[in-house]
Amino acid sequence: MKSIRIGTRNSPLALWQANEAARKLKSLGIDCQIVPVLSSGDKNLSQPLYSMGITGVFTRDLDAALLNDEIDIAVHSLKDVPTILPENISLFAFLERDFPQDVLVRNSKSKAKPIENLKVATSSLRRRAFWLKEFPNTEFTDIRGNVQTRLQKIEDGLADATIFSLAGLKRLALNIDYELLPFMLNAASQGVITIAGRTDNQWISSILNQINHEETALCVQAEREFLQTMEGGCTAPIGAFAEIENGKMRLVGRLCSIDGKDCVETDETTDIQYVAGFGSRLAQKVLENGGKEIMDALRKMNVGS
Ligand SMILES: NCc1[nH]cc(CCC(=O)O)c1CC(=O)O
Repeated sequence: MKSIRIGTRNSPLALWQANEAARKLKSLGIDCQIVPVLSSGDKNLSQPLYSMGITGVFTRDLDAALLNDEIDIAVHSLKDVPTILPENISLFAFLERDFPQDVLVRNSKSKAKPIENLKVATSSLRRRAFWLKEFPNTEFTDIRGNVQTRLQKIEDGLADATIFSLAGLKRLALNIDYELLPFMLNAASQGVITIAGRTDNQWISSILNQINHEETALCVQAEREFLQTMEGGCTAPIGAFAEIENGKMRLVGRLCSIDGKDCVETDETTDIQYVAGFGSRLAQKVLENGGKEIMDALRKMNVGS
């Protein structure tokens, strides 16, 4: 049987995730190889990306490589995958979620500072708004780059602390101190690795089906439904977390204004046989209970979109 070409971005986190997918495939006796994919500037496509319906900044190069038949599958952090996929791209597998949480990492000088006095480096609207809900007087600064770069930047004094996805930290096996933040709510799909393929590729679809984690798939379906119904194409401070226990799914969703002053939250449980539509139903409730005004204000500020 032919070997599966696994496309991935080139960062240490992306490569770890691609290797995790490779380990799963190898355990089925399937041969595979990792193919780091260059950025879109380097590619020769017959059609421009936008005409192929490709949007996500983190995923578009891999979408293009899939459609160009340079790779057979693409491994992504699901959190970075837009809720609307390009034509002929499908998410065929979701790996079991390990850590959905956000965590705080301080630089060595700020270990003893009261949490409400920390200057925090994060460019995430969600992390800023949810943090402000708890600690309204916090000062923030933007930060970009991979995990190692960000750690260096706070150590160099850019800010006292920064916020990471725990899943990302664990995958990189960095031995650093972190604090869980129980007042934060994760982004939809945080901590979940997904594997995409071409929708018309049955060979790949049937293989990936064997490594799909059913419960995780159901949870992220609800979280992404919630996100999609809330946003309608605009980037907003939205969190969503679903979990399954004893045949029931609990979904917690939250929308906040940019300053964290206005938040609408929902928290409901349903039997898993009724999961289809659950996420959008809860999002609809949030919109009807003050969420619509928050979203309108966000759109006026031109956030995201
Ligand atoms: N947008 C960045 C991003 N996308 C996925 C991860 C980590 C893995 C995950 O949370 O699924 C991160 C880093 C972070 O948020 O700290």
